[in-house]
Amino acid sequence: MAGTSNDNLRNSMRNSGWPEASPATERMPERLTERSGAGGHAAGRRWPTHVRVGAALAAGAVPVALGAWLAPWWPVAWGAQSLWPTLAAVSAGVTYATLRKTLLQPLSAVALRTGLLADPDAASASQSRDQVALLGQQMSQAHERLRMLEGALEAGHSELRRLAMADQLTGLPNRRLFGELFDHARATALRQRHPMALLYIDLDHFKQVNDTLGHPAGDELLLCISQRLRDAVRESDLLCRLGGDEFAVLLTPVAGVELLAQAALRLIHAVEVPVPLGQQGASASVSASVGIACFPRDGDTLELLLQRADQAMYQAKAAGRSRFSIYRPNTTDEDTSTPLSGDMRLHWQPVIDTRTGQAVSAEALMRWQHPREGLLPPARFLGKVEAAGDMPKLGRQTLDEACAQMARWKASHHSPAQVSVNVSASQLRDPGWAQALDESLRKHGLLAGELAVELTESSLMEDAETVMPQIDAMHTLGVSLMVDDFGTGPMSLARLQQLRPTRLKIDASFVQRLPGDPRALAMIDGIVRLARSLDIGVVAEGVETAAQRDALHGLGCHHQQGYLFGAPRAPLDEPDWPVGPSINKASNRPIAH
Ligand SMILES: Nc1nc2c(ncn2[C@@H]2O[C@H](COP(=O)(O)OP(=O)(O)OP(=O)(O)O)[C@@H](O)[C@H]2O)c(=O)[nH]1
Repeated sequence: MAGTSNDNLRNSMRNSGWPEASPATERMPERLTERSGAGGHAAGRRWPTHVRVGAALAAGAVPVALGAWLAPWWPVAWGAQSLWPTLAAVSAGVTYATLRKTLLQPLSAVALRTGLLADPDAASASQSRDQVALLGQQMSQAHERLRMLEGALEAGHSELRRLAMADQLTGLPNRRLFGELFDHARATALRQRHPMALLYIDLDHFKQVNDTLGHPAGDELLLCISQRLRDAVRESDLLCRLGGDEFAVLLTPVAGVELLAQAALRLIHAVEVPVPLGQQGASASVSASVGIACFPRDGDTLELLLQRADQAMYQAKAAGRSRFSIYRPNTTDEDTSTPLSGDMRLHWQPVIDTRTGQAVSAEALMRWQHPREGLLPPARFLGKVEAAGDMPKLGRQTLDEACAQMARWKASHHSPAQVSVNVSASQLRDPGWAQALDESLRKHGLLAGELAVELTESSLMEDAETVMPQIDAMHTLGVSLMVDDFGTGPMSLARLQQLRPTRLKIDASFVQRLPGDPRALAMIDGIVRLARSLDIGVVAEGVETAAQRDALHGLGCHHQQGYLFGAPRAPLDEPDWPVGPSINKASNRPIAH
């Protein structure tokens, strides 16, 4: 009988969903039922087992639990016997109060409830047991419901958190989550000592999409572009929508500026593919401008990096959009140094004939070794030189150094067929410019055909009365004329004919869209055909991938320049690019003297 009561109690505890009993609680009912022998017959009446168990718990658990609770104190108490009664009394009081609240009251409630259920006059013992089991089941169900409610609450909570952290339209992390993710990435970058790059992406003229096709179409386009951006970055990179038509990518880690440029171009190309909209076969195209700031060089916090990448993005927009720009700190106003008082040097970048793999010419690019900021490209200092009116002087200095380098290469039999120098509109305003050209060629013993001058479309369109006589003088000397950044300026075909350039340099912004953009392909195809019909050579600049090279080659543009073939670099006595036949020979044009 005692065994059955114990089993019932254990079963109902188990059924109730309470934790499996510990050895101590397992033992407790046995002790309790032993003691319940007298108590169970109180008032000459034998109570049902569960009532006796409840009462026994109330009566008998106290000394047992008290003994267990006080066990650790015995040695201390024996050591100070005079304190023992006080200690025991206090301990007993505390223990009883605790047990009463946590164990006895709930158990008494169960006992009372089971007692009521098991009316001894009406129900048999087995009915009582069934009712106890039912009560246990109900408690278990209530417990299960509570657990489900807790689960639902937790799920709701995390959904709320996700919604607060995600962009509603695209599901991408929003700026807030991006901030948290950035903190983790930053900690890893510092620990592993690797740099990161933040790319700020802003769609170009996105407002027009909303204005012409409607806001829902704009949303559809944003959603599609967000997916493309996600596909264009690695798993380890972080992408977020900053808001509106602005996104940010954190590239981590970044292995060099070339890979950084490739990543930026991949994102730009991903945006440019036309987006199908709606059911009617309509589509829309947008481009993106990207600004880049690097961690830790340009900033240590997300705010600073975003601010600087944003600045760079505006530079990309100002330079014609659909391109990327890397943040460069501005020189401070107090900085009074100029390139003429500093160290000016030339770096060289080859133009390759893709049919032979050999360099046919090399372009001289100015670099200024700034006393504090290191080696700076022309965009960082030419404005200052122009403002100071020093451009003619710097131009002559550059021209002379380019001719000197070509002479050195010729002497060591490692020269390309031609070198080119960039000339600005203000240099053309220098009345002594054509004479300076002639003097440099003579001084270094060069043939006129070994030198080319690169002028942008916009410089050539300035003030025809000043420009044309200089160009004519140059032609008379036999120096080649190249039109730089062709396709981006205002030059008319009439002016093109008048200028009689030797070559057109197709602007990098067209090349960067290859091979995926059919409009860029069509544009380059048109330029190549036009140039060929006018007997003008063509060079593509900004070639960075093999796919771009092959697409250009397929269009008949074989002279190419870009990081794929070599970055601008300081001159070597024996350049490591393979030197081939004369560019004029390759394009079947005689060298003029
Ligand atoms: N469809 C849609 N449009 C949005 C959303 N959020 C912002 N815009 C619009 O996006 C446009 C962003 O325009 P801007 O970046 O200022 O200008 P833009 O036309 O892209 O011009 P540039 O950035 O100078 O090239 C604004 O017209 C906003 O109203 C959006 O969630 N959905």
